[in-house]
Parts: sequence; structure tokens; C-alpha cells
Amino acid sequence: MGLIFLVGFMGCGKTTMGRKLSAALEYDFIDLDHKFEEQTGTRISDYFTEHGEEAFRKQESKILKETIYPENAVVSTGGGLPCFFNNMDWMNARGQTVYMKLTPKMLASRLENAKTPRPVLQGKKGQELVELIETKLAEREPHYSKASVVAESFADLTPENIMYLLATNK
Ligand SMILES: Nc1ncnc2c1ncn2[C@@H]1O[C@H](COP(=O)(O)OP(=O)(O)O)[C@@H](O)[C@H]1O
Ligand SMILES: O=C(O)C1=C[C@@H](OP(=O)(O)O)[C@@H](O)[C@H](O)C1
Ligand SMILES: [Mg+2]
Repeated sequence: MGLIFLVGFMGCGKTTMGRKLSAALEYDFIDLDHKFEEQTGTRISDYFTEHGEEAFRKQESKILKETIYPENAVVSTGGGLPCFFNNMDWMNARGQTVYMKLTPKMLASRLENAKTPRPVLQGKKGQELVELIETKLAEREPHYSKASVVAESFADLTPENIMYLLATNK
């Protein structure tokens, strides 16, 4: 199936699913946030503090486009990546994209318990977090919706569900 890019809001499970789907397909796994930290030698949260979001967006787009991908790979993206520059079109031109779609409430409950800090969420919790997610998701949805397939919000989404969606997307 070539290159498969997982896209969607923070907390939808791109990194977790990327690992599982790549194992199920026997493909390589690339997490672009991990590549970012490896290449810049800086944690994403520190990068935001030191350089700001605009610099982060330029650098993440550069890493997306300059990475040399194996023939077959599952690539987990950062939640904002599809929404800047021409990144979404760039991914669609090179492989298949999967939008992992979850409700704001489910995203919030996962993000409240997650260990990785997400600077875009400004440490918000509870109802404030749900509202911030609703606003951001509404801005981002038009970009995510350009994905080749949409994997709708089931908490128990499996690699097999995604493989089926990709195989039937003709
Ligand atoms: N299917 C799932 N059910 C419940 N929790 C999940 C699931 N997938 C991921 N999580 C949890 O949600 C959080 C965000 O997952 P992660 O894979 O880092 O998402 P993303 O890369 O999209 O931000 C993590 O704490 C992870 O353990
Ligand atoms: O949505 C965003 O703007 C971001 C999502 C994060 O990745 P995950 O979607 O893997 O959490 C990471 O790239 C950064 O904190 C910014
Ligand atoms: Mg991730």
C-alpha cells in the first residue's frame, strides 16, 4: 500500500495506531514528532517556548518534505501538520492519508491523562479544554477532511479497520 499518513487532532491516537498498523502490515514506522525532536535535538514543548509556533510550523513542514521515506511505511504526523502550508496536498500526492476522527470530549479525556505535553493546549483542563478543542477542531477540520479515508470515532479502532478502509477506497 506504499506510504500511509495518519492525520487528526492531538490525542486521536496517531502515534499509538502508527505503531500497531505498521506492525500489522510489516511496514516501517515513522513518527514525524519523534523525527522533529531527533533532528532538532529539542523537545517539542521546549521548541515552542524557545522559538514560538511559527518557527515550529516551518520546521515540521521542512522535516515532512525532506524525510526520505522507505517504499512502504506508516507515518504518524503531528496534529497541526496537515493545516499549514501545502502539507496535506503534499501527503495526498505521495500516499494515502487517513483521518482518525474523534469527538472533542473523547479527545479531551485522553489528552488530560496523556504524559506528552501539548503546548497548543496551554495546560487547559475540564470544560475549558473541551471548548478549546472544539474551536481548534473547527479550524482544522477542512484540512483533515481532504484525507483519502476517514476512520470515524470508535474508541476501539483497530489496524484491521484502517486496512479495510484503505483497501476499499477505490
Ligand atoms: N484506542 C485508544 N483508546 C484509549 N486511549 C488511547 C487509544 N489510543 C491512544 N490512546 C491514548 O491517548 C493518548 C494520545 O495518544 P497518541 O497515540 O499519543 O495520540 P496522537 O499521536 O494522535 O496525539 C495517549 O495517552 C494514549 O495512550
Ligand atoms: O496539534 C498540534 O498543533 C500539535 C500536535 C502534536 O502532535 P500529536 O498530534 O501527536 O499530539 C505536536 O506536533 C505538537 O505538540 C503540536
Ligand atoms: Mg503523536
